[in-house]
Amino acid sequence: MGRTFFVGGNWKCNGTSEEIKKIVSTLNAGQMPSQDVVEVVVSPPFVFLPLVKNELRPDFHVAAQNCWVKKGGAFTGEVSAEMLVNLSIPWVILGHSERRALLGESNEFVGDKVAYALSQGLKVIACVGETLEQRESGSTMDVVAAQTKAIAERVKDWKNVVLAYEPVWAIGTGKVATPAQAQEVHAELRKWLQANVSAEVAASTRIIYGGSVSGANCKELAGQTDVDGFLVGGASLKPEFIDIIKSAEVKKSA
Ligand SMILES: O=C(CO)COP(=O)(O)O
Repeated sequence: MGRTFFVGGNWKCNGTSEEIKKIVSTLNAGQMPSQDVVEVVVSPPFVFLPLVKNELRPDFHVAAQNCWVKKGGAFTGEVSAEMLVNLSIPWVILGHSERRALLGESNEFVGDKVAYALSQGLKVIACVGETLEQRESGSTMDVVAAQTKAIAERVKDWKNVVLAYEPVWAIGTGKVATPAQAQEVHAELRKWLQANVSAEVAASTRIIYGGSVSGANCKELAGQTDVDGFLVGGASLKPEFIDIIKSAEVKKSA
């Protein structure tokens, strides 16, 4: 089953409106592979979503970086899935490790968020990944399986889910996972989906890698069988994001 290469740009809590406009115009001018080769989604902070949605080329899509766990209402400071749908924002990133670690989002809470967002018609980039301590103690697979299980227990239809494997030790550190390390976890995650969800979901779900992806390391990572794309942080704010998008060509010619 074909898994279209997926490249997400997570802009995190960065940018002024001037800087955001500049990034968008760089992307708009980029020569990119067609949509059947690569799906591109960029994720600005909430306040810039309308601006980016209006100015970004139509073959690229936008994602929010979070949304509330259930229907909106008296939840000060939150943004609901319904609001994103109302603004025609198609995607949302959920369970990013920065939110898990800094804001205390548990596996269950992330699972609930994924289920609610999907129920409202959003597509979800769901993030999993182990810390350095967990990797060094040999519990990487247990950690990412438990994170994925909390999602799988709440989600029936995986059609609108992209799973992002983002080892915490590789995020913003310049310490990218080796292609072999990424491939190993991606293959294990696919096996987990096969055993615990279905063979069909395992074959069709995109598992993307995030953590210090750059223009320099993307091609080798993209060449791995079970790496179906990237979730890019720092480099997605720079023109090299275009080179990362182009690494989808590696897959096409594989
Ligand atoms: O957290 C990430 C994407 O969600 C990765 O961030 P960096 O690419 O800056 O390491």
